[in-house]
Amino acid sequence: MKDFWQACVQKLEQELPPQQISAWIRPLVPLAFDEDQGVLRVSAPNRFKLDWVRKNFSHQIETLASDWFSRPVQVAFELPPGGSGRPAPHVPRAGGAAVAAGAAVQAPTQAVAPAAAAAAAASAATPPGAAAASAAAEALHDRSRLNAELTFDNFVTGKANQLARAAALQVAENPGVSYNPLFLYGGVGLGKTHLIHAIGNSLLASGKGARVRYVHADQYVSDVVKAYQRKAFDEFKRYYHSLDLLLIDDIQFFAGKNRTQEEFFYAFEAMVAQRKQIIITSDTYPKELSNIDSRLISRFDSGLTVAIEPPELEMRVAILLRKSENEGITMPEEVAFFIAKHLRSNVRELEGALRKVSAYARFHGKEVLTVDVCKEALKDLLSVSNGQITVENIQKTVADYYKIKVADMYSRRRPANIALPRQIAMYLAKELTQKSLPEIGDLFGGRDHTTVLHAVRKISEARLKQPELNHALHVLEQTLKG
Ligand SMILES: Nc1ncnc2c1ncn2[C@@H]1O[C@H](COP(=O)(O)OP(=O)(O)OP(=O)(O)O)[C@@H](O)[C@H]1O
Repeated sequence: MKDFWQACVQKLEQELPPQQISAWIRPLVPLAFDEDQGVLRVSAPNRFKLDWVRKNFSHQIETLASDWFSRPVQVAFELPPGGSGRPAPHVPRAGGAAVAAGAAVQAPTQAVAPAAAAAAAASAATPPGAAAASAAAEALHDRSRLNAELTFDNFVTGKANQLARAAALQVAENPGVSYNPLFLYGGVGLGKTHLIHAIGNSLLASGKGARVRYVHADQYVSDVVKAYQRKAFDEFKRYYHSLDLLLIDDIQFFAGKNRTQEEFFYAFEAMVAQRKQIIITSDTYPKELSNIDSRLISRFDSGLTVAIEPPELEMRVAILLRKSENEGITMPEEVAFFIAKHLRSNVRELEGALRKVSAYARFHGKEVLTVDVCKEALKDLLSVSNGQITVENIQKTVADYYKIKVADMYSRRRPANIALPRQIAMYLAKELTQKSLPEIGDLFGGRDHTTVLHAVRKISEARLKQPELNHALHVLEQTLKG
């Protein structure tokens, strides 16, 4: 069991970014393997982490366990026996209404869980003093959905992001009074999410007991839908309007969601009027957002709008050196320069390269990272940057052809005008690159390999029957092959 867990974590380390490993995988504790039932029991430190790992990692862990034990294995996540998952007492809200914090955690509309109530719950349930204060802080942190690993300290600064970072620091120090809203925009993988988590973490760390909430726009949309189904809009409103800092990521996903936009408009007005801070990220600047109500767009533009640009060479080198140091990898500067010169698009890509290089070096017993080791380890990535067809190329070409955003290739949205181009891009990725189905799934926003397989089959069959589709595919193939 112990051996399995060690091997499992090692394997996951090769597949996931280090932040995900330390935030989600390391806190897990394997409890037991039930031979009769084929059930692996694993404990997660709290309800939030439990829900998250169950949703995002159970499939990977089950596959590894099934391989290891040579039989189908199911993973059962549970809270630790003592229960630091904090069962929920009913706590009176400031306004008098009683809200069950724990119920809110289980309920899909967990958005209605008031952070203040959680903090009050924690302090009410623990003896006074330092323990109570730290439990309250922990509760606030859990409710905030912030990733504690994303901080200002480990955010590398350069020309490309210095303005954004300065604005973020300013807002973290004076929330609600300097720039409201703060609107950060830029391409994929450039650090927008990192920066807004850093603001939230910094405000929480200041110990003012602020109610902070990070929410991805997609999650907000689904919270609105749930509130709608449950006729729980009052509760929904009360929760969002009660926050001190709302961090909302990838607002472009509000496009065409009228009810969501309306709710967000009210939350926005209420929060700004009370000098509560709102921070928004997007893949483009406000006026360029499509299918978003113009009154919202003008609100977005009413504070400070700052771009994050792709990092320049020196910054890419600095990022590689810093990240390798954090991972305990010794990377000579010439190696960092070599990688940075070849991989130019974004920080996420650099992180991926670093992971590949270190996994390759470990596997082949290379103790010193050299340019040659990197060339070998990054063969695929480097050929891509030398003009070969890449999944990124395909996504961009297909998005341009169908006049949708590249971001829609990774998004969870499923309207037909997006779903079909996305499936076409997956099909072309399988046809024109060496990537495996799981790798393609990852590059399309972490989708399962079965989704990719379904797309590949569907498009190959459809092109035989639909001349128009066949033509479109032909044009795309020619464009990509140059
Ligand atoms: N300046 C930086 N210093 C250190 N790490 C960074 C920096 N910028 C980005 N990263 C890291 O790169 C990865 C991608 O960044 P992030 O998720 O914040 O991008 P994003 O702009 O939100 O992209 P998307 O639009 O795809 O959501 C993260 O792991 C983040 O920690």
